[in-house]
Amino acid sequence: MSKIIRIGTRDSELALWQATTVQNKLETLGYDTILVPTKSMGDQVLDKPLYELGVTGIFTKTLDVALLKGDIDVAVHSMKDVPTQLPKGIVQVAVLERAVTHDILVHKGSGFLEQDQPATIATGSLRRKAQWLNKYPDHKVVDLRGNVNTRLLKLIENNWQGAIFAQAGLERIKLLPKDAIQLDWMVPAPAQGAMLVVAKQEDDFTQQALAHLNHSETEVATTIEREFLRTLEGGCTAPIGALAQIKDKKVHFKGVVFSLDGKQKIEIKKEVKLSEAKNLGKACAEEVLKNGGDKLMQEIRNENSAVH
Ligand SMILES: NCc1[nH]cc(CCC(=O)O)c1CC(=O)O
Repeated sequence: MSKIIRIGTRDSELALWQATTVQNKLETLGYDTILVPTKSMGDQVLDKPLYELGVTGIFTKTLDVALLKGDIDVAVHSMKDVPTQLPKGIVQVAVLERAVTHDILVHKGSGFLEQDQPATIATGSLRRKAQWLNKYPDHKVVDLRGNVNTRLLKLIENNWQGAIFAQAGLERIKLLPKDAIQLDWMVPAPAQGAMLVVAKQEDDFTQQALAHLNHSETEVATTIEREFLRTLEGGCTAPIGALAQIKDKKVHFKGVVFSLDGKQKIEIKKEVKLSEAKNLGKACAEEVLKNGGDKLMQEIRNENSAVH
């Protein structure tokens, strides 16, 4: 094993934790590795909401370029940040075993939830905003950008009641407050809590090395969720959630699309045998499109392009 595997990653604390996890697993298998941290465009432009930047893959593009130029051998990503269509020449080589999938509310006292008082909640995610407003129509949702550490700091500095995070991210960097509230009613982003490793298509050595890290149940579940997203989205960012859970050789799937204001919601739930789950994501998305999702996605596209 003469080749050193160069592991590309963003330089946020969460990204570094994830890349180090991949590095440790490879080292345990006997591979030589080195970490190559890089700043992504998504980390540099912090003064605009993500969806206003008008491009998908803002967190992954810098690493894609480094990969294709030959500066790194693999890139480690939070899988939910990776566009469903990988760039030409880049392939998925491992999905690591998933952590907890759900979102949580970090707050400064949760009394406002029970008393149904007006409140301001921060999130940069269209999916979280729409679901929050669907459940709490009288609340205000404000935009919140930056890596996890930055967002926690902004919550402390601002006069908001709470902010929404993925539990997996806060756990990984050991910043999960004890009193954070699990939002088990909120459908997570497709592939939330999973890490994805990509490499160059022609790099057999690296692909073989990384294949050892793949967790097949997580791969199956995230593939279904991302197929659901890919079939619905048509290249735009929209409030879409999806979760596939595997239990007793069955896949339990839940997918949902909301209008941007959270008022409309089209949901699908399905349970199929694992052996029959191959096209589940696509089939569920097609059913959603038929049940009014088509019109809803068109409305979202129009509203998004009005912002740009
Ligand atoms: N969009 C940022 C992002 N990408 C992955 C995670 C956390 C880890 C994960 O969900 O896999 C986060 C932070 C968050 O959503 O709070």
